[in-house]
Amino acid sequence: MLTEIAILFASVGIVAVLFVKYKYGYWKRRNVPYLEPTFPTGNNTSFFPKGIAIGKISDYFYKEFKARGVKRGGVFLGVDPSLVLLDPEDIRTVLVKEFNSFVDRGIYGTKADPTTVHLVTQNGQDWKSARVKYTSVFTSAKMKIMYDAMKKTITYMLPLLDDSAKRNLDVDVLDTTARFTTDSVGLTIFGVECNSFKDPDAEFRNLGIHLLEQFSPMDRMRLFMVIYFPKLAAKLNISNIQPEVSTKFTRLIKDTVEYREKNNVSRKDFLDMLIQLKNSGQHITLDELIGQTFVFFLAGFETSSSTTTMTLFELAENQDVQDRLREEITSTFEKNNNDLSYEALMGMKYLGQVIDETLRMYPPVISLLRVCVKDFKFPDSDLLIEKGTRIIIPALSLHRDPDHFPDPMKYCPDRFEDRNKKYPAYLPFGDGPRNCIGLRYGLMQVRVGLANILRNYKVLPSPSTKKPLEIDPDMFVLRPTQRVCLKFEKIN
Ligand code: HEM
Repeated sequence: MLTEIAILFASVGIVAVLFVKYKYGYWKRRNVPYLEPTFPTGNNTSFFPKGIAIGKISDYFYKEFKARGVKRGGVFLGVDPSLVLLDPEDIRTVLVKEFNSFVDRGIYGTKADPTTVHLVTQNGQDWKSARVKYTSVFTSAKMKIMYDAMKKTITYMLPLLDDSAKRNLDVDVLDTTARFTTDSVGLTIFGVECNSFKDPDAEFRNLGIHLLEQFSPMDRMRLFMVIYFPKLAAKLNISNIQPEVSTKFTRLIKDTVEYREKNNVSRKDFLDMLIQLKNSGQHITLDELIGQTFVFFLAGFETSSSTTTMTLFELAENQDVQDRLREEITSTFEKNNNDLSYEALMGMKYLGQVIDETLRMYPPVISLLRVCVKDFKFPDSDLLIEKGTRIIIPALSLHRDPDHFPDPMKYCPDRFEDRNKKYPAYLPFGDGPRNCIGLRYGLMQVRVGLANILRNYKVLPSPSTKKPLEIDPDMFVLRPTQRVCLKFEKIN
């Protein structure tokens, strides 16, 4: 009996090894330059990633293939093949021209947890219908409606900056700006005062911290499964969101929707627009509302706080840029009787250039992803990209490639002086029909934050922040490995 069991195990082992070997031969069989993988992570160096997609590892892929002088290269995530694109023309083909062959993003979601099913993770027709529905929530007219609430939340931040300036204390900028964006998202999306500055235990801020920074060993195991064995994870209904986060968020949304519907409460926020969509005959279930508001919450606070933080960091290092920007901000406030309208805020040209330059050096979404949904061939190649192949577009690497942006580590907003010029290798919001739906909202939030901070404070480096900043290799969004601390000096 023991011998039979041993033979069984050995046979299963041999079949598994042969299967993995066969899978890892995929790019070699197709004569595509590739990086040698190792089981079980393939070419990913991060065994337990902190998030739902790949991040800085795509920069390593880019540099390896660039050094070999090729424009497409094969890698493996787990045992599944992915094609890395380096050429902006190829990238445009995938994102824009031949979008119908690359509709999906291939990021995991499971109906077992509604917080994981939303625009970022939806596929095919589900994504198309959702995208049409939710586009109406992000128009300029809707942004104007939310602008006043956003302006109000920035004032919550100023007492903390005043106090730190008075006592010459370091400000942890990422945490501080995340409190602002959490308050702003809370009020504009859910109509909730989050009190992230007044209350150190504010529920929404804690949810944000938990979501991006706190992973138990069990959470890491789940993420491991989802990233490297997504099909098995889906069969087992494994969620990639920490269970405490999804339970709390689901309860918050359910309670708010029920309260509003019961008491006929209407506010000028996203949730209200979504409830109106739901009641206007559009088919929106409560689970769908939970998923979409969850992604608006996550994307709404993290990307904008990261962009504001990295801008302040660079402005502290580049005082000439900071002075020039402050001149524009101060004169715009003066021309508008110290109360900026939405148009005046969005009309500041140099502020736009500064944000564009930050998004070039520090794009919050490090790599873009697509999945081939129909067999495809690039016009200049016989290589058949098979349905199911994942496409990796290393945005951070393109933004820092001297062939596309000379002297790439120099912070130089003048690169974006000509506002009509197109930059094929510049992808901070992605491109094509599946680009960032929240672009206007995100830019408005970053502009509100920077205009109000720089009008009131001079920002200076702090000796406690080590330079250059390193990017956390395990995160799927751009996060420095250390806290970004700066000094703030009050301007009278
Ligand atoms: C500075 C701020 C932001 C940046 C840099 C940013 C960047 C991005 C990028 C690079 C993508 C992927 C695009 C692609 O694959 O082609 C994306 C997608 C997305 N973003 Fe943003 N984002 C920002 C703010 C926001 C905000 C504020 C929201 C919502 C309130 C949001 C919601 C989304 C959603 C839902 C998607 C998925 C769209 C789809 O697949 O249809 N983003 N974002």
